Amino acid sequence: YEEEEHTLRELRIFLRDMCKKLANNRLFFMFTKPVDTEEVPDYTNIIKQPMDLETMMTKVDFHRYECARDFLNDIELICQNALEYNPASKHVCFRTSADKQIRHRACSLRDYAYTLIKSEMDTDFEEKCLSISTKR
Ligand SMILES: Cc1noc(C)c1-c1cc(NS(=O)(=O)c2ccccc2)cc(C(=O)O)c1
Repeated sequence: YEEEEHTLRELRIFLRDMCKKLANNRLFFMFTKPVDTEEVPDYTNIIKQPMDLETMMTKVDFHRYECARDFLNDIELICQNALEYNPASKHVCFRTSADKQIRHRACSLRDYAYTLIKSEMDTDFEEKCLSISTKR
């Protein structure tokens, strides 16, 4: 059991480092905080499960992630929300403006997070986390 706690502690240290790396990349600035409903009043009408990197950092501290897959699911949520709220289908004038840029950045965030985790995490470490996660 002590061994499991040690593994989850290592995972939290790793995921905090991932959060920091993503949040420090100025490309992803608009994903670092919850979307401000003052700035974007209709946001919560469209997006039912908001997510951002600061919230993810808090979730790490609250032991809400037991494996990298759960962490990547929230990255995926940030990306899907941005694509959903800023769709390509909006009136033609938005196609070339901030909407297009945020869609590109959302996709870069997802690809960058997957690549970073794949390159920095041992597969057997993730398997250990998954086995703990499924047992609990
Ligand atoms: C994210 C997001 N999803 O839909 C939209 C639309 C955005 C989004 C929201 C904001 N303004 S904000 O006050 O909610 C904010 C500022 C700084 C960090 C996080 C949020 C700015 C931008 C932008 O492109 O600069 C984009």
